[in-house]
Amino acid sequence: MTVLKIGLVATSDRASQGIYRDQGIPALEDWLARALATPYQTVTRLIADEQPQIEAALIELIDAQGCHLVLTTGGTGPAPRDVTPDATLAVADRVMPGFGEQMRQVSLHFVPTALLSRQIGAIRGASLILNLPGQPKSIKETLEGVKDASGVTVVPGVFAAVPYCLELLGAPRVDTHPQVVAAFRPKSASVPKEPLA
Ligand SMILES: Nc1ncnc2c1ncn2[C@@H]1O[C@H](COP(=O)(O)OP(=O)(O)OP(=O)(O)O)[C@@H](O)[C@H]1O
Ligand SMILES: Nc1nc2c(c(=O)[nH]1)N[C@H]1C(S)=C(S)[C@@H](COP(=O)(O)O)O[C@H]1N2
Repeated sequence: MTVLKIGLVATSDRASQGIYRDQGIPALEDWLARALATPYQTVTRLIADEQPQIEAALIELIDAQGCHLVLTTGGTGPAPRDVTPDATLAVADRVMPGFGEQMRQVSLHFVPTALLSRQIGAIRGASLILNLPGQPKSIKETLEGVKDASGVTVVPGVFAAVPYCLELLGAPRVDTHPQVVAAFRPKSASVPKEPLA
């Protein structure tokens, strides 16, 4: 049985030079451990904000390592060295605009500067790439969404749509813990397809 493989990429000049400790990959690992109910493996990369290096990492994770999903963190803003969305676009076959739109929508509930993120979702081959902002707290915020004081989801995070998206791309089935994030699948998705007469 194929196990879901997830690439985790932190792009940070200072963390990659050891000026501060990388918190991006640990935050991604922690969130996935809380959210996913089905088995998965991760492959991690910590790199500088250099477009050729980011492109090479994305290509390697998808084409050589076989990652079904790649989550990046960092480098999505307007500063000259923020180039993660540009690297993602350069290696992508198709853009999935809804992911960027929804992440900015969710993030506006946390920070007014949410609209400064150029984060995108894109497909390379049969793999999904999602850019998350660099602030480690934004990983939970964008993936999980906005909840009220009693834990009820008010604005869904983008991960609610990831399992069905991955399924449409031919990846293994992903189940989530609904108290963290409830994966949504259209009812028609669970109806077995009738063979054509
Ligand atoms: N991998 C990381 N680990 C810990 N904190 C991070 C990381 N990446 C980003 N941050 C924090 O989030 C902020 C915004 O992230 P952004 O990607 O814009 O980084 P930056 O300001 O260009 O700096 P750098 O690339 O040196 O991390 C950073 O200034 C830093 O405080
Ligand atoms: N959920 C969430 N989204 C967020 C933020 C945040 O703290 N939480 N920070 C914003 C800020 S301040 C910036 S500049 C942009 C780009 O951030 P990046 O360059 O760290 O990727 O993301 C925005 N999106």
